[in-house]
Amino acid sequence: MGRIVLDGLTKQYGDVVAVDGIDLDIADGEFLVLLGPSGCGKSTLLRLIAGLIQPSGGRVLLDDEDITYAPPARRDLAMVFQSYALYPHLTVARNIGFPLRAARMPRARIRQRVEEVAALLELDGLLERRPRELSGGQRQRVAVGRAIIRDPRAFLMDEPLSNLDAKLRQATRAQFRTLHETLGATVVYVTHDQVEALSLATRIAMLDGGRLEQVGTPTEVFDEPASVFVAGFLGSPPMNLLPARVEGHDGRVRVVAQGVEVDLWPGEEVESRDVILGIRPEHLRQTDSAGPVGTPVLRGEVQAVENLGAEESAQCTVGGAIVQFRGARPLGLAAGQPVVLTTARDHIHLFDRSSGRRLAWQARQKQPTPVAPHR
Ligand SMILES: Nc1ncnc2c1ncn2[C@@H]1O[C@H](COP(=O)(O)OP(=O)(O)OP(=O)(O)O)[C@@H](O)[C@H]1O
Repeated sequence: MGRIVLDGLTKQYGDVVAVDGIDLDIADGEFLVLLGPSGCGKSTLLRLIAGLIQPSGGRVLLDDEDITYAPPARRDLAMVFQSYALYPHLTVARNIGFPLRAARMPRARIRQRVEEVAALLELDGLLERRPRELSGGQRQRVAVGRAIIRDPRAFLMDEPLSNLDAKLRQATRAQFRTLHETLGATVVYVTHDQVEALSLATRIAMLDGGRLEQVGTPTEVFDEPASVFVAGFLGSPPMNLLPARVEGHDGRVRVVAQGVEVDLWPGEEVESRDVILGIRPEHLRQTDSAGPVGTPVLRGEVQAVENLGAEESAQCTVGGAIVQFRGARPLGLAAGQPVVLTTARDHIHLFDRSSGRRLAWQARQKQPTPVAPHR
């Protein structure tokens, strides 16, 4: 078992609230990724769970046992660091077997466990080498092996791939995924890399300023971002976010801004409100006409076109805002050219301008209403 419950967990450093009243229930076997920009509190939160620092308030429960003030060694959690933290003078076998030697397990049994773990991580041929004789990826696997061999209730990983080059990152990511499926263990994983988060997580917890912005599956967080912050963090390039207004006139409720007209539904009965209109760059396409009633339209001018290999990305101005538009190469656009863009109504996101929170509108077809925040 390895269920971890965080209850109002808080960590303050003087005036800085690094972790601000986090409530989170991490189920046994979950791969939970803590995602957010630098300084949002990810590492502090992980270190609180590990017991490397003590909270200013709140509790940490492991399988219903309060471990808030238990020393790290008593928590039955294994931590994997970005820096690997291997013993340079010990062989791979002795590095992996270290926790079992510390626990005074019989030598033959340690050897057997080391061999099992090494086979799982494809390190079998490297057991007599020292860390300096290994590649970065192999060193990281040794660090993971040393964590696995303890058979802990959960793994805590702090940016474990960030010292690897892009190709190795991708390969190691795939190995981590397989490993999680094989072991079925709980993993809490810190990263600021959205690709890692989207590809590895069973759930993503998005942090901003020490608070949880959204917790959900990768699909939920990407397809229905709970706030402007989440929408602007995920995606490459991230979601276009344009200041606009919801208004009803001429028998239609629309989202309008300079150069923008997006039909929501027939009728005029709506309370006008300031919103942020969100559309992902990959959901825009060119059109040469306004199309049938209800087709969203963004009229602008191309500023620059960037070659991305298989695709191109065009930066356009729409009213006073910048809109990124991505599609298969060639887009057939050049700087200075007028452009009309459209999207499917399903791809329209609305956020309240003052709170930044998502507004639900598709399901209700009436007043856009705020989506309840995480807590
Ligand atoms: N020991 C400390 N003393 C004072 N402030 C700290 C300390 N550790 C962290 N902080 C502050 O707490 C906040 C959260 O830091 P934390 O390292 O958890 O962020 P992070 O999301 O892991 O960032 P990064 O991705 O850059 O590692 C930051 O404002 C940081 O400056």
